[in-house]
Amino acid sequence: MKIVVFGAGAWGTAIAISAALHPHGHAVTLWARDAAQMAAMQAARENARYLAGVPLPAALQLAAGDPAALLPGADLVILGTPMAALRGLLQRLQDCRMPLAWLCKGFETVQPGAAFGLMAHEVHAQVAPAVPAGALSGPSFALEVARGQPTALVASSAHPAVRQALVEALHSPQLRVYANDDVRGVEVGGAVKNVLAIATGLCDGLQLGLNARAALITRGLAEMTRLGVALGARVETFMGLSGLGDLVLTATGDLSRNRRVGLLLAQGLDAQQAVQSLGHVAEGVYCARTVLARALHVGVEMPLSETVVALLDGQLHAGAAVQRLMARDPREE
Ligand SMILES: NC(=O)c1ccc[n+]([C@@H]2O[C@H](COP(=O)([O-])OP(=O)(O)OC[C@H]3O[C@@H](n4cnc5c(N)ncnc54)[C@H](O)[C@@H]3O)[C@@H](O)[C@H]2O)c1
Ligand SMILES: O=P(O)(O)OC[C@H](O)CO
Repeated sequence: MKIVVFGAGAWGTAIAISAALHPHGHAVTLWARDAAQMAAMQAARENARYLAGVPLPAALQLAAGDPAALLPGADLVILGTPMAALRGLLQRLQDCRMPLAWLCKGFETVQPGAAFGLMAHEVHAQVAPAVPAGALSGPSFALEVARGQPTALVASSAHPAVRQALVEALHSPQLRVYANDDVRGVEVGGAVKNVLAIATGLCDGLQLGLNARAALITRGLAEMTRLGVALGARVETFMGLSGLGDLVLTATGDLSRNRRVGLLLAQGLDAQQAVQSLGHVAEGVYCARTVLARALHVGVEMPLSETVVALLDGQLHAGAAVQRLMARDPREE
């Protein structure tokens, strides 16, 4: 297959490496918006800024410039940029008629005139509905995928051809790719787990213990599922890789940027300082407010996400956030 990956951050680069090393011998091109970054990667054959220490396979092509120029002849297009860049990139690629998948996990911030922020598939329906598209998600730290460590992903789309293209492109002895058609469920899971990982990072940073962390993960899964079902997703999706699987990974794995934000908040940094010290995107910080607004819109209670928003907005300090959660009224599980 001929595969083009747009976005040369950690995850776009890891997926491009994985596809380039695939036993079927795909022809893979990785694109970055920054020509200087691409030139540096070309010279070093490494993405030193986002994925240091992992060599780029010799067969992986690097490109910059007009993204639409890379479309002719492609069999699969993968968008590896953060959520904030999705709308702009889809607009530039709206003539694409081959399968396309985004890797971003989040909700878009509210656009001017809109009542609430959108999920990726809703942005796609607005700006590029003729492009057959979907999401690639699941529990996956870029560094582990780039190193070829075993990982399982979910290829989610309403279009069988998109699911099939992702499986053909990426399923390998190192990477299992499961097909799924509940895009809403997959995208709610991918966005909300980032918000919850901030909460578990905080909990661990404050050394509240393993009981507290297990409680946060379990109650977090319940609130993620409530929101998803209210938005039209299937309950069982939240028990799978893109729900429980990604929540457990991100909430407990120290490679998670969102979890690290929580750890930094526990040290007394504010949200802006925490994000600056990371140097990578932490989608939970950007989408927590949107997730909460969307939940309010459909009448779903999300006390953990609400507490994370109050923390990020500086309305609560770390200790008070814990007290607020413990002070909730008793209820049925
Ligand atoms: N890193 C991971 O382990 C991982 C795993 C699964 C999913 N994701 C998701 O993938 C998405 C990207 O994450 P990442 O880890 O690669 O981020 P990153 O911080 O490593 O890199 C972000 C990349 O996007 C580029 N970018 C930013 N705005 C852009 C724009 N407007 N147009 C084009 N490029 C732009 C940056 O230059 C950079 O190359 C996020 O939504 C993240 O949640 C990441
Ligand atoms: O580093 P994070 O917190 O963005 O998480 C990365 C992936 O989404 C884990 O599946």
